[in-house]
Amino acid sequence: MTSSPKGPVIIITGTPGTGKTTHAQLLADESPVPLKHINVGDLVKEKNLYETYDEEWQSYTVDEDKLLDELEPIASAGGVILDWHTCELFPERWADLVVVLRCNHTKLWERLEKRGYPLKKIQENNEAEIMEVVLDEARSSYASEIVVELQSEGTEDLESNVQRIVDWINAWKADREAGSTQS
Ligand SMILES: Nc1ncnc2c1ncn2[C@@H]1O[C@H](COP(=O)(O)OP(=O)(O)OP(=O)(O)O)[C@@H](O)[C@H]1O
Repeated sequence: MTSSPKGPVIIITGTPGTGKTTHAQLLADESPVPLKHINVGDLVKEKNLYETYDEEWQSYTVDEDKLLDELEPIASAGGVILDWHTCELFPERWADLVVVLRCNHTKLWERLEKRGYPLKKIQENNEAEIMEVVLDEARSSYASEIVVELQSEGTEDLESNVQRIVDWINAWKADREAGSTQS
């Protein structure tokens, strides 16, 4: 009796404003296997998985142990998209695919300005995008073959990115089905 393969764990990361949630929502709709979209930032707020809230930076200091305890059963069950602006906290064993979204810093600035972020938060995030902070973090936290960098400037990027990830999921599924029939 082959166990039904649990779905993949896909991490979608990138500087705030690069399009993680937009991609995650569309991917959850288009995926050929059920994928639960976890917006980690929202989860931290909903479940109080933070130590403090910094008014000036409008950001939460996450309680990493509490967050990992909350996410462990979700990630172990598989079939999930983890949408967060950082990824080094997640154990390497969780991830089947790590998508790092990129956006040119001028466009990113416009997006963050539209959100009404304080100027210094826009500047900090913009600088992080220019310095490729999240990309470096992903590359140093996961095997290079599972880290993919995708541009997220316009809606055509969004559609082609999601299609690429759907193609990856289909290949992932075929691999597992082939593996399970051999066992
Ligand atoms: N590929 C894209 N083409 C056009 N607009 C995009 C694209 N990706 C994101 N956007 C727009 O940029 C804004 C930010 O997108 P989104 O909220 O998905 O970013 P995020 O990375 O999840 O941000 P955060 O980490 O702060 O939650 C939204 O207005 C969204 O519509």
